Amino acid sequence: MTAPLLTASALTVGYGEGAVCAPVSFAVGPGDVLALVGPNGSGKSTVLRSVLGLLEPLAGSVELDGRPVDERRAEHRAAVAAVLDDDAWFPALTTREHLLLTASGHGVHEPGAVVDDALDTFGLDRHGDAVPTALSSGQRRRLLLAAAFVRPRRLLVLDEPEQRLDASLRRRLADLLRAEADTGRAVLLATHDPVLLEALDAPALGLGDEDCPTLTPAQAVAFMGR
Ligand SMILES: Nc1ncnc2c1ncn2[C@@H]1O[C@H](COP(=O)(O)OP(=O)(O)OP(=O)(O)O)[C@@H](O)[C@H]1O
Repeated sequence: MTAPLLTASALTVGYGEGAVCAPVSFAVGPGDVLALVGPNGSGKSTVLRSVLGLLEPLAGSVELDGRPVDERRAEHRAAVAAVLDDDAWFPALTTREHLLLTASGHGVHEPGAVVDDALDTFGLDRHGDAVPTALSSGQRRRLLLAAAFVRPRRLLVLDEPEQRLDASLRRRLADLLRAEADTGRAVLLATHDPVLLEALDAPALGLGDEDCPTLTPAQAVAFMGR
């Protein structure tokens, strides 16, 4: 069995005044996709923030390669690509410049070719010279996703990647995430999209107050509809 890349054990998360959901335990290894599902406010983003080392757990642990996560470590930054809820970009850089900066900063060989590929994949090829304020909100979301795909990564963490994407890219998202897993990467995502979940055919963790069950894809879709 392949050693897990990311392991959460009785991970309890919150913002200082008690947990936002029951403790979660899971492991994600190379080739795995795991979805976090649950209603608004059930704790998906909070779990992802703790997994990324951005929020100290209230209890339990989360480890990357067997060591407590620490986003300041170079090994962590080299391994983990994440797209959260926040819109973060440099206002004076074009789409292409953003992606080149990200790829080059992470030491990608021939970043120009990688960036061209990502612009094409995310339907931004006609917007390579636009600054973020000249993009639509969905195009800016595409830019943030593309930035995760132009850098080296062993674990991809996405918070509701379907947000603001049109139907066409939503459909392609499942293929992109499956391809991640097929190339030996791990994917952890939070989602509200049953279509994406079904297309991914991946297990899920249902976040709740009492417990957080591991769900099959079909159970996860039912859980989302509760
Ligand atoms: N910065 C914060 N400080 C205090 N409480 C917060 C903070 N961010 C979120 N919360 C609270 O934590 C709980 C879980 O929020 P979280 O964003 O993790 O939920 P979620 O499952 O991602 O929701 P959604 O589906 O709406 O994105 C909510 O009750 C929310 O009000």
